[in-house]
Amino acid sequence: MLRIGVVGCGTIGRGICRAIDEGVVKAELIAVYDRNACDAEKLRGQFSRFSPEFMEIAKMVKHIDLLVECASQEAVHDVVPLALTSHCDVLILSVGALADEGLRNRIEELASENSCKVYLPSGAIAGLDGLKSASIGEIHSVTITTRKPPQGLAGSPFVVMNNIDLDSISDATVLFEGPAKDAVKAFPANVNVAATLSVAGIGFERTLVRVIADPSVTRNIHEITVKGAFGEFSSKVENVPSPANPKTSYLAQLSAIATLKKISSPLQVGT
Ligand SMILES: NC(=O)C1=CN([C@@H]2O[C@H](COP(=O)(O)OP(=O)(O)OC[C@H]3O[C@@H](n4cnc5c(N)ncnc54)[C@H](O)[C@@H]3O)[C@@H](O)[C@H]2O)C=CC1
Ligand SMILES: O=C([O-])CC(=O)C(=O)O
Repeated sequence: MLRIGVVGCGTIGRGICRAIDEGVVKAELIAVYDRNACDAEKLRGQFSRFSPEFMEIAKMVKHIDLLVECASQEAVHDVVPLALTSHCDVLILSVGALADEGLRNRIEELASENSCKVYLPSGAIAGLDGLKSASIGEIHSVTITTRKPPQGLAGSPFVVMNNIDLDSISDATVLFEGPAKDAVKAFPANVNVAATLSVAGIGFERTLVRVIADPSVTRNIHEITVKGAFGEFSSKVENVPSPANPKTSYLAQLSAIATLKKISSPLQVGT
């Protein structure tokens, strides 16, 4: 059975661990790690089938087949190359880290040299299947508009560096418009989905991102438009935010669980 280690015991990490423990994903939960050891310790006691050990990454990678990163972009730099070098597959949630071309190339090279897979779940968006098919032909444009309640954008480098008072926003306000490579640095905990779109489609320079703070919404809304030789499509997801972390949509967690389910199942459905 697939042996999994989870790095990041926050909103998504907890959901993934629960899904493994409940048998939704046919795998063994071997180890967990969080830089906040208290969060990891609290989580460890919550399972009925598994008793994952709290393990530093260097030890974890010796005991698992697949490392799940659901921590932060910084963690991708620290743990993913190490996991691949140790012949572990990886599933990455903090996909924005891959805007760093050096890191992206290194991850691809290490995965290839060590015969490992790197999985990027769809996250809180719909339409990656269509984009992947369409990108076999010519793509003209990919845009994503992300609309969140202002407090869902709190703490992002863009908001902090520009001294934006989110409480004073009374109408929908476009805070950012630009390429995905800049968007994922400006809003590292909000637009990882734009990074996943970039990897699946036309890259971080050409994928365009608009971030709107909108006090009239209670959901995290992602609208995607893709145009190309195939024609065009749009998708819109109105996501329920996770109660524990309003920046993160519930669908993001479900998407990671669905990817793990696919990995651990003989049946593969969809593009
Ligand atoms: N790909 C996608 O579509 C989506 C990606 N995300 C990203 O997934 C990641 C997890 O999201 P949530 O669970 O909502 O976040 P969270 O903030 O609830 O939990 C993150 C946990 O990771 C830990 N952590 C952070 N950096 C770490 C490091 N360097 N080493 C070890 N532990 C570390 C924190 O202490 C925290 O317990 C975030 O980076 C988030 O931005 C979130 C939503 C959608
Ligand atoms: O969960 C969401 O709505 C999307 C998100 O935070 C991200 O992609 O980083």
